[in-house]
Amino acid sequence: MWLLIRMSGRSHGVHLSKLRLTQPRMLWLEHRLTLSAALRRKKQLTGVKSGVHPTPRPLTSVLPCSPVRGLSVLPSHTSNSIARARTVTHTPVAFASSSAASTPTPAGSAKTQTGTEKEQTPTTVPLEDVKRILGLAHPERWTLAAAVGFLTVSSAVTMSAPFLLGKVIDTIYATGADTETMAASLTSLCIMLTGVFLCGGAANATRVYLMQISGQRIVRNLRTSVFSSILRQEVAFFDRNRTGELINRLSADTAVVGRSITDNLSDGLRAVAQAAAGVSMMFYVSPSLASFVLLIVPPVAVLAVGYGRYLRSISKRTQDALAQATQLAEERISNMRTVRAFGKELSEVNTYTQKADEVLSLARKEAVLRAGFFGVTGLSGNLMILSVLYKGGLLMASQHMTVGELSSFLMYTFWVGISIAGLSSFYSELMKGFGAGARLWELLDRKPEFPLNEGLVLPPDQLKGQLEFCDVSFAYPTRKEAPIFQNLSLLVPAGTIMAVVGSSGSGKSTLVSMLLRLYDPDAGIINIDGHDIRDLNPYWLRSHIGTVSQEPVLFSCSIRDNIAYGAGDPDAVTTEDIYRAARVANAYDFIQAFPKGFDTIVGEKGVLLSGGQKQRIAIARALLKNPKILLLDEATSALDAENEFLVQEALERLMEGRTVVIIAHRLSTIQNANAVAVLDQRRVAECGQHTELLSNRQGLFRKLMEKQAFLQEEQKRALC
Ligand SMILES: Nc1ncnc2c1ncn2[C@@H]1O[C@H](COP(=O)(O)OP(=O)(O)OP(=O)(O)O)[C@@H](O)[C@H]1O
Repeated sequence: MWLLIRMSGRSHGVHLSKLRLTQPRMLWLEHRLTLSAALRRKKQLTGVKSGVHPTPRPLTSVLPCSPVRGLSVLPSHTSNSIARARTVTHTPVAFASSSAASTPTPAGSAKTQTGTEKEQTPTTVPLEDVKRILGLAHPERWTLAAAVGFLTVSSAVTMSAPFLLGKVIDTIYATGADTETMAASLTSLCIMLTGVFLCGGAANATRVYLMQISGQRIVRNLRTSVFSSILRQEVAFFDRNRTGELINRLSADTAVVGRSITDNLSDGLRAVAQAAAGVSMMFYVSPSLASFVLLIVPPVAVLAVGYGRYLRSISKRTQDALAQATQLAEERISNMRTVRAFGKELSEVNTYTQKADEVLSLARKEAVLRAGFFGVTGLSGNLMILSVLYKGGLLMASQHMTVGELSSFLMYTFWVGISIAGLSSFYSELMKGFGAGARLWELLDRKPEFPLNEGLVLPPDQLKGQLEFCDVSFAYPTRKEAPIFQNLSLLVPAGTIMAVVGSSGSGKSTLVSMLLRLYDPDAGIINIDGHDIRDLNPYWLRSHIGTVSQEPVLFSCSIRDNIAYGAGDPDAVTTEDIYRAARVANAYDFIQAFPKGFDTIVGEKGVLLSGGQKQRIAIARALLKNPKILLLDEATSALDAENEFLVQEALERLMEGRTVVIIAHRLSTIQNANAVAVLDQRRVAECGQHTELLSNRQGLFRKLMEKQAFLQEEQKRALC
C-alpha cells in the first residue's frame, strides 16, 4: 500500500519534472507557437492559400561549395552562413534599442517578433497541416510502425502488471493453503512475472531507441530542407528577417516538429491505450468501485485543466520577458568589442539587470501559481486514493473484494491518473508541433523573388564584361519611401576600370549589390554585354564576378578552405593553385609564418587576422575564381600605409584584364582608373577621366577631392 502511495507521489513528480523540463525551453516554444497563429491569421487576411510545398532542392544544388568539406550543418556555421547571406559589405555595429525588440517591422515586412506580441495558442489545426506533418514521418514509417509494435507490447505488460501483482498478493494471503503450496505457487508466479517484466522492459527500451532514431532522422531532413530554403531566398528577405529568428526556426522549430511526430505521438498513443485499458480493468476488477472513482475524476480534471491554462498564460509572459533579455545579451556579447570600445560594460549590465528583474517578478508569480497547482493536484490525487481505500475497505469487509483486487484496483487508478496527465501534455505538445510546423511550411513554401539557378548561361568565351546601367531607379524593399537611384545611367566598357565616388550614403555599395543581382531595379535595366541581367542565370553570373570588400568575411575554417571557397569547384583546386593565388595576393609569406600555415583556422573561433591580412586572403579567394568582372568596395580605405601598399599591389595584379568597378575614396586608387563616376542626387552626376574631372573647378569631383584633401590635412594636424 505504501508503495502505491509513493508511486502516486511519483506520478505527480513525473508530471512535475515534465513541466519543469518544459519551463525554460518549452514555454519559449509555447510563445513561438502563438506566433504561428498570428502568421496563419495574416495569411488568411491577405488571402494567401497554403498549398502543398514543392520538395526543396537539395542544398548542393543551390550552393556552389561548402567552406569545409564534409562538414555537417552545425548551428554556429549555419548562423554564420545566414548572417553572411545578409550583406556583402561590413557595416559598423548599431544596436537595436530595447524597445525595438518589440516594435513593428517596416511596412510589407514579413518579419516575426520574439518580443511581446500577445497571441493565442491555436486550438484547431487545418487538416492540410496534419497531413503535411504526418508526411514528414512517411520515410520513417517502417521504423515507426516497429516502434508502435514495441509500444503495444510494453503497454500490455504495464497494464497487466497490476492485475498480476494483485494475484501475487492474493496468493500470499490465500486462506486454507499450506505454506509449501503457497511458496510453490508464489515462486512460479514470480518467475513468470519476472519474464513478463523483462519482455516489457526490453520492448520499452527498443521503442525508445527506434523513436529517437527516427525522430532525429526526420529532424535532420527537415533542417536540411529549411536551411536550403533559407539560403535560396533573395537578399531583401534577410533585410526583413532577423538572423536569430531564422536560426530559431532551423534549430528549435524543427526539433519541436520532430518530437511531436515521434516521442510525443508515441507518448500520446501510450497514454490513450493505458487510460482505456486501465479504466476497463478497473471495471473488470470491481465495477462498483470503478463507478464510484469515475464520479470523482471529472471535476478534478476540469479544475486541473483550468488551472493549467492559467499557469501557461503566465509562463508565456515570463518567457516573453526572458526572450527580450536573451536578445539583449546575445547582441551585446556578439558585439563585445564595440561595448568595450565605448566602455559600456557597466551600463549594459544595468540594462540587462532590469530585464532580468522583469523576468524575476513574473517568475515569482509563476512560482506561486505552480506551487499551488502542484499542491492541489497532489492533494486531489492522494484524496482520490484515500477514497478508493475507504470504499474498497468497506467492500473488502463485506467480502465483495479481496486484498489483491483492491491492490490491483489502486494500481490501475494510479496508471489511469498518469495517463490522463500524459494526455493533457500530449495535446499541448502536439499543438506546439503544429505551430512550429506552420512556421516551417511558411519558410519552405516561400518562393524567392528571383530564382537562383535559372536563366541564360553564356559560353565563357562570349562574356566580355561590359556593364551598363540604363535609367535605373531603385529603392530598398524595406525602405520604398527613400529611393536610392532615379534614372541612373552608367556605362563601364569591357576590360576597363571604373572608379565610383560620392558622399557617404550616395549609393556606391548599392551599385555593387545590384551588379551582383542581390537586388533588382524597380525601373530601368542593368545590362551585361547587352543582356538584361534579369535574363541571365544569377548563379552563373555570380560565378563570373569577384568581390573584395572593405571588411571581407572569412569563414571559421582553414585559410586553405577559405581561399578554395572562391573556386567554382573547391574539390578540384590543388594546393599549388592556392599557393599561387596567395603569392599573387601578397599573402603567402604571412600565411606560412603561422605555425600551421595554410591549415590555420581563422574566424571567430580561430586566429584573428588584421584587416590587411583578411583583405589579401580575400584577394587570393577572388583570384582563384578568375572572374571576368571585379567589384572592389573600398578595399583599401581602412588600411595603414604598409598594408595599403601590399593590398594595392595585389589588387593591381588582380585587376589585370578584367572589367573593374572600384568604390574608392583615395586618390591613389582613382588614378589607375580609366574613368571616374561621381554619384550625387540619386544619379551619376559626373563621369569622365580623373584628370578631366579634376580640371573642372566647379565640378563635384574636384570639390570632393578638395574636401578629402582638407580633411586629411586636418587629421594630420590633429595627430601632430
Ligand atoms: N539593406 C538595406 N536596406 C535598406 N536601406 C539600405 C540598405 N543598405 C543600404 N541602405 C541605405 O541606402 C543608402 C545608400 O547606401 P550605400 O551603402 O549604398 O551608400 P554608400 O555610398 O556606399 O555609403 P558609404 O560610403 O557610407 O559606404 C543609405 O541611405 C543606406 O542607409
